[in-house]
Amino acid sequence: MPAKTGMQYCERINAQTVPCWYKGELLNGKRSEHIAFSGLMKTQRFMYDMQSDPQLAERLTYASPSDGKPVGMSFLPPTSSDDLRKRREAMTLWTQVHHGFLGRSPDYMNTAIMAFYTAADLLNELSPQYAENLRNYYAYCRDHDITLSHAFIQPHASKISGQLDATEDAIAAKIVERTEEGLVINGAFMMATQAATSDEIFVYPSPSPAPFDDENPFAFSFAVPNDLPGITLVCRDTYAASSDYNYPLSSKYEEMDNIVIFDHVLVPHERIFFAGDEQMSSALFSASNFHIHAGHQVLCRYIAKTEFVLGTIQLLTDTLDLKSEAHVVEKTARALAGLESLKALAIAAEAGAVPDGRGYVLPAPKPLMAANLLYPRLYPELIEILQLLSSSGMIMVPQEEDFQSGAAESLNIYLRGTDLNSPERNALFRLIWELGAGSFGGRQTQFERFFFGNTITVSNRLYTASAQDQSQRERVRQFLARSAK
Ligand SMILES: Cc1cc2nc3c(=O)[nH]c(=O)nc-3n(C[C@H](O)[C@H](O)[C@H](O)COP(=O)(O)OP(=O)(O)OC[C@H]3O[C@@H](n4cnc5c(N)ncnc54)[C@H](O)[C@@H]3O)c2cc1C
Repeated sequence: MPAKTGMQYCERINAQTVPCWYKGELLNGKRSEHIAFSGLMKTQRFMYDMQSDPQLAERLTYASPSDGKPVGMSFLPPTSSDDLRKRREAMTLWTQVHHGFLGRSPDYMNTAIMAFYTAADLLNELSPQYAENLRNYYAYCRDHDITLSHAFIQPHASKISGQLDATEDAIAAKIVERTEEGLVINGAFMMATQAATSDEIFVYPSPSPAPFDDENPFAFSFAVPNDLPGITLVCRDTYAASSDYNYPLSSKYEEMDNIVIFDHVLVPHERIFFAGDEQMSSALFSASNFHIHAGHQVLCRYIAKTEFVLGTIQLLTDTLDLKSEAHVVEKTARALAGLESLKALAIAAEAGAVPDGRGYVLPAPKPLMAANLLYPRLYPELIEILQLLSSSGMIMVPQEEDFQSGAAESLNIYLRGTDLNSPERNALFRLIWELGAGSFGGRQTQFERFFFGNTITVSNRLYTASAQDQSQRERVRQFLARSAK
């Protein structure tokens, strides 16, 4: 099957049988009709349909090496700078639909599984079967346009229990049995965004050390369909609502996060990429260049999101007639500088592309790592600009219904903007409220702060990548040597 349509995407998710808890009840019925998922699924349905739009198909798909049928461009393993450009253009087309608010837009995980595929050879060290499994799984995802979520992070209590508790009830997910059919996994994962709106889940925990075992039961990676027996999802409260006017963002882009519980789940051998080897866990992660390939997709998203928030700041200052205020100029320029920096980093990443040593091409790592370090600070700063400029306006935001009520006449007089009528100005302020004060916006800020790891982890990537570089030290050494003469 080639790149799927929006209808096929919805049909597959609606057919799932995985138990999924929401507000104390097990969901039944079509997920595409449930308020917690319907807006997002409609958005992704549109995105998948773009793949077969004659105007866009050439930019969003390429011919599968298995049968020549069109498959999603974000599955393409780049072997040239031109491939990186094609990937960026396709990913950017999808960002024009979600404006960077989908952290798990399907191209993110398409890119992730592509990245791991590029390093599949490494698994031969443990078993050629593992390498074959990973290659086959990548081809399966590409040729069936599988929508994936991922679970890397374990519940916080597992950080202690994983190290101390060798028994089966350790909180960190672990291998509890090896059978002829596969591995039995027990435990939970803290967070899988969009698990309930994906076909399958890719699991790759950062393993707790297991100093007393020959084989580390916490070290493994696999991918399984969501509705394998023993898997259960638990949702948080939804931030979505149906009214597009009242909730312009969450009505379209609310990505549900799930706790994923594995209760003695039998993972078939052919879906296991490695097991038991702690060193392979970090070696494959690093050889795959996951953070770099994914970072390329993420930077496209950062740019789209910054453009959207900047546009919101500009419309706000227009309608408040604040354009020439000195503090507005300073704040807007800060947002503009942020956007230009991100765009420059994207150009630098592609211009500085390097071979990965395995026959593929990698965007230059350091500009992408720099973007990952800058954005967790830049995004909250952009949101703070909106909060500071909109002040009480972002709080006093009547709903659509009020403009059809007896209060409409007054609202039409008193809520006018400089260049917008009252319902238009109120729509803008409701958008600002969702970004800066609502629960949807709160999650977005937290997402940007943490999704690629905490600040220390993210800093460490750039620091380590630069550790061997002596050029700046050498410049200062030469300067000091000349000064001493
Ligand atoms: C909205 C959202 C969606 C997410 N979606 C997914 C998903 O789909 N799949 C997935 O696998 N994960 C997901 N995550 C998890 C994300 O990857 C983690 O939040 C991130 O890796 C940080 O891990 P943590 O939450 O365990 O926090 P920690 O890393 O434990 O950080 C918590 C605090 O401890 C501090 N800290 C941590 N280590 C150190 C140290 N060595 N020294 C000093 N201080 C330290 C940090 O600075 C921070 O203040 C999501 C997170 C969010 C917020």
